[in-house]
Amino acid sequence: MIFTETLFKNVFIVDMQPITDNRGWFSRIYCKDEFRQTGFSGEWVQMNQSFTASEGTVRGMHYQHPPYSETKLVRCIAGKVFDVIIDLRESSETFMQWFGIELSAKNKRAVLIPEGFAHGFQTLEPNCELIYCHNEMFMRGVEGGIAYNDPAIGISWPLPVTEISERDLSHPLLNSDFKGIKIK
Ligand SMILES: Cc1cn([C@H]2C[C@H](O)[C@@H](COP(=O)(O)OP(=O)(O)O[C@H]3O[C@@H](C)C(=O)[C@@H](O)[C@H]3O)O2)c(=O)[nH]c1=O
Repeated sequence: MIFTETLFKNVFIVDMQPITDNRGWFSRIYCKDEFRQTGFSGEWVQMNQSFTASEGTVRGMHYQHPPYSETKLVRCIAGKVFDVIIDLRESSETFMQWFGIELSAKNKRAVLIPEGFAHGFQTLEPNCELIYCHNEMFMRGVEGGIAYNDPAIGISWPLPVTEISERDLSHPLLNSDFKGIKIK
């Protein structure tokens, strides 16, 4: 795998190095030893998969409150999405900045998102599937959310939003009281 650190400290784009033969290809998508170079040495305790039918759908922007902040490894295995993260780490040099990248079944890229980030995506095609690895369990009541259109962040979504959950429409807007997330 090839790890490329983004402008955000500890956020990595992970590219596969598939080994091809007459049958197709084979590739690692996670290796404890290789991932050490990113600084991540945790353990995946949950894997999730989502399917999104319509192009233009937004899911996000989600995080878990401390002490349940989580690292996520996100990969698109069908279709194409614009994947977005927001740096919520208190005292980070890139605090409140966002970053977006196209993930698709075709480019086979993944993003390693450390604790202290909100995550979301918009589908750029119908019938998109994502898989997630998490190093913390999902817990109701510890979920935090940031509005996909919060002017304090100003994410430029590539398409008009066609579908979004009630929950994602109800995230409160950030105000000056928000000082970020303390990570472990
Ligand atoms: C995230 C999650 C949801 N659920 C349940 C709650 C709800 O009934 C149903 C759908 O949940 P949501 O509406 O929160 O699904 P969704 O909006 O797709 O949530 C996901 O969004 C992306 C952007 C992420 O980063 C993920 O970590 C996750 O937060 O599944 C679980 O049982 N376990 C989980 O880990």
